[in-house]
Amino acid sequence: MARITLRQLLDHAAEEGYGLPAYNINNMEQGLAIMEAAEAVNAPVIIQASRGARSYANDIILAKLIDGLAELYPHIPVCMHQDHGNGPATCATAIQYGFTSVMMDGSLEEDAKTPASYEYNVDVTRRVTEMAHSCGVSVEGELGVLGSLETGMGEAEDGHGFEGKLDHSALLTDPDQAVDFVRETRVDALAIAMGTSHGAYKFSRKPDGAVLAMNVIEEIHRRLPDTHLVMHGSSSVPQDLQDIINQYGGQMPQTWGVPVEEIQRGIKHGVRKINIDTDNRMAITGAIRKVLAEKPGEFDPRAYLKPAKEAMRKLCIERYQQFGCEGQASKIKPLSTAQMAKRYASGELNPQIGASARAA
Ligand SMILES: O=C(CO)COP(=O)(O)O
Ligand SMILES: O=C[C@H](O)COP(=O)(O)O
Ligand SMILES: [Zn+2]
Ligand SMILES: [Zn+2]
Repeated sequence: MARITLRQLLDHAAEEGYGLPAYNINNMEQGLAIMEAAEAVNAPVIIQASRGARSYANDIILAKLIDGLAELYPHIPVCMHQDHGNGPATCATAIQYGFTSVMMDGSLEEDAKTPASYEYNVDVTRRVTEMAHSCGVSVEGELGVLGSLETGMGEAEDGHGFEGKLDHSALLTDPDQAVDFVRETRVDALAIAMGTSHGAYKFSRKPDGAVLAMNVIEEIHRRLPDTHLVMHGSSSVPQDLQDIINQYGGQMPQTWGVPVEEIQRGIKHGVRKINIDTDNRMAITGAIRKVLAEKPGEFDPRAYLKPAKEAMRKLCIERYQQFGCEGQASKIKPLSTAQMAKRYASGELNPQIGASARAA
């Protein structure tokens, strides 16, 4: 079975200059779609589960589903990642269930709503990295709060994120603070805030630099060239998927996501993990709506879940290709978490923060 840690995957992506989409999972069809896509283009896999996904699918079912997927595709390295962990307990139980990577999202307090102080974020994230690294498991931290630079609003949409309004300074990661944060917490990957938000309604027009601050990524990468950066809320919300949903009875107001070319620009500046859930949700929903609209007499779930899986597979393949993952899976020899634990203990994986951070 080819489980792999996030750290090993992202180190490889940095060496080879590509980025990895991290797809959210809630059920078997999504898991199969991701693995079939990865197999088609020989891409390594990051599957992530939110707290909502873990309670929806049940931890035991989810853990065995991932085992099954890894067994079906033994030559595809699979990283199982906790998305938006809200505290040490969430991260610890994820590790118990075999996750090889956890996100400690200390940008918000444990309620996953209240913006946290910097001190709280450093303290809770550091505690999680100490615990996870001793198990050989990777940690993603987050600095800055995700939300819209157009409106200042957070994202009640998917139940994770602040509700209400924040000013720009809270919605943009501070590059100086990023250097301090990585040094203090020793995270393997850093999620940053620069105008993306979760869900479909990110921008009211095609985003420009005023609302999608890619320059923040470039600035952080200049100071932390060895730190793997993570873009959350990075669905592109493709027009054709909006159109299919609306053509078959949906009512999604016109909206814009993160253009793929902006993500590709990010990949040139240290972005190694790109979180995508909404695009897959839309691909699935469009396909299901189409079947049910065209065949109103249909009642076998397989009749709409199969096209749904196929639509998600197609989208996953596209992103693997666009982010440069094609052909990378077979180049990687996964290390076990026990081997990774030894590497952490030896200090060889400590953040490299050098002259560029001080000079910037
Ligand atoms: O960031 C995400 C999960 O952590 C997903 O973002 P999207 O809602 O843009 O797909
Ligand atoms: O965090 C964002 C992902 O889209 C997961 O969403 P969720 O919390 O509704 O499962
Ligand atoms: Zn969320
Ligand atoms: Zn996210």
